[in-house]
Amino acid sequence: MSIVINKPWVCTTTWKASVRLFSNYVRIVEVGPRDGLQNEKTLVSTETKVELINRLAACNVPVIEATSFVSPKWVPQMKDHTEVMKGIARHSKAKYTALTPNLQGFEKAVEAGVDEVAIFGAASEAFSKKNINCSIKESIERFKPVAEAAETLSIPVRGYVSCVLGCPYEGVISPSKVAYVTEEFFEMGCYEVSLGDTIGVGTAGSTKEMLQVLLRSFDVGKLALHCHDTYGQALANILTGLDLGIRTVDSSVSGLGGCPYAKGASGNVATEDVVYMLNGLGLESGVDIDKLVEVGEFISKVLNRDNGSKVGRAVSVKF
Ligand SMILES: CC(C)(COP(=O)([O-])OP(=O)([O-])OC[C@H]1O[C@@H](n2cnc3c(N)ncnc32)[C@H](O)[C@@H]1OP(=O)([O-])[O-])[C@@H](O)C(=O)NCCC(=O)NCCSC(=O)C[C@@](C)(O)CC(=O)[O-]
Repeated sequence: MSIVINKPWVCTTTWKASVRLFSNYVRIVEVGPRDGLQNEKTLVSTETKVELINRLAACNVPVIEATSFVSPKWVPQMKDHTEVMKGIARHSKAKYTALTPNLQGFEKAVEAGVDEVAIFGAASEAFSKKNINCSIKESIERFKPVAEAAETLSIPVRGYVSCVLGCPYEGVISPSKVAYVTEEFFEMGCYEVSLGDTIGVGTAGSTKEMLQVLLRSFDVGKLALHCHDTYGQALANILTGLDLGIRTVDSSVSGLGGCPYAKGASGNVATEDVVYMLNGLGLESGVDIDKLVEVGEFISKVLNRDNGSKVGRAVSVKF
């Protein structure tokens, strides 16, 4: 089978081999409206959130994490979750998801009309305590009823594991801890587990090592990468994952965000930068990069912040 690579100057022999082995399609999970906006110091209006989500859907982004049904005492930025979900003009091809830390959040999310939900744990005990106020084991017990309720309603559940390459409180995290939580999530019925480099400390080397351990036990098609770009390594780490067969990548338009419980962590890798890299590799995401750059400019202006996407900045100066 011959593969058409539209940018031959980036297509190495390794790439040709990996593209042949794995699908040409990479699914983008846009987390900007949730992971991005949960970290904004000033509250973003519901109208802006809804407009951002609608604009992202118009770029053909297949999955949009729209909000989270967490405690407003913990993350007040997401307290308008129901209004956001109900305000969206549903795009027929987009799926709208939300974080649900417990049954209380799950029930509200279902009522608000989410297509799927995500539970979120951590490979680090300290981070688990700071983020969701319980140990890893307790969190798994708390997620089980969410997964059961979701199964009854045929709502897909995604699992997040935070701190897969390092923790702001514990430092280096061993891949076996990541594998433990991942396994629990799959046993609970998660269709996919997203591996979060929450503070962006990972490198291509540590990403490869961690993934190689996980791939001994789990199907690559059920794993996603969620890389923050604090140390500027996110694209390299994603490329490493793609080479190993990862085909779902989380990202955030204009690199919005951070994590309220990981001080100093910068936003996710920018969606524009990921799509640009995928285009250069001849991999398809279906996302309209020109429209996406406009969305990145739009939200950066509204939030009065620098556009965190290098591609976005480079293209915008040409406008
Ligand atoms: C998990 C809890 C709720 C435990 O928080 P808790 O305080 O231990 O919970 P609780 O059960 O004792 O309840 C305390 C109060 O919160 C209320 N409550 C309880 N649950 C809910 C709910 N769902 N919705 C609304 N209210 C809720 C509950 O009703 C009660 O209200 P009160 O009686 O005091 O008036 C809390 O710690 C929490 O909400 N944490 C969320 C933190 C968060 O959102 N972090 C950011 C997202 S994770 C992330 O960004 C990482 C990720 C996913 O992107 C991947 C990566 O980058 O690594």
